[in-house]
Amino acid sequence: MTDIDWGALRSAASAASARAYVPYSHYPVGAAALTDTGNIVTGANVENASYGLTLCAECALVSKLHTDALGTRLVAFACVDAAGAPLQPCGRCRQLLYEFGGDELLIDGPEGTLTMKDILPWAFGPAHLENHTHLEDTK
Ligand SMILES: O=c1ccn([C@H]2C[C@H](O)[C@@H](CO)O2)c(=O)[nH]1
Ligand SMILES: [Zn+2]
Repeated sequence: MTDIDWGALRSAASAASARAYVPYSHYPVGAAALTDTGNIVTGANVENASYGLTLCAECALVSKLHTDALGTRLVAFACVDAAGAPLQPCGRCRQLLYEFGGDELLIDGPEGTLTMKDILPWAFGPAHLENHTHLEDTK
C-alpha cells in the first residue's frame, strides 16, 4: 500500500502524546496506526511508581485496537517523541505490534518507510502456535 497518509498518522501520534502520563521520565511518547478498517488507533505511554510496570504507547494502542473495535489488523504505524520526531519502538513493543501487523506492517522510519520484517526479523508469532502437537495429545 503506497497511499498511506503519514502526516496524518504522525499528527495523531503527536496528539496522543499530549495524553501521556510520564511523571517519572518526563518522556512522552505517542503512537498511531492505520487499521484494516480505515480507522486510526492511538496510544500514549502510562508510567507507574513501580517503574518496570510502565506501559509503552504501543501497549495502549494494541489494547485500544480491540477494546474500541477499531479493526483487527494494523496496516501502518507511526510513533513520535515529544518533538514529533519518529521514535523506534522498543523490543517488547515490536513483538506486541507483530501480533496484529505481521511482517508487512509499514513503519514510519527516520529515512522513509520500513516494514516490521526490517525491524523484527525472523519473528515468533501466531503462526508458530498453529497446527502444533499439544504435549497432552502425545500421551
Ligand atoms: O517504544 C517505546 C519506548 C519507550 N516508551 C516510553 C516508556 C517510558 O515511559 C518512556 C521512557 O522509556 O518512553 C514507549 O512508550 N514506547
Ligand atoms: Zn515499548
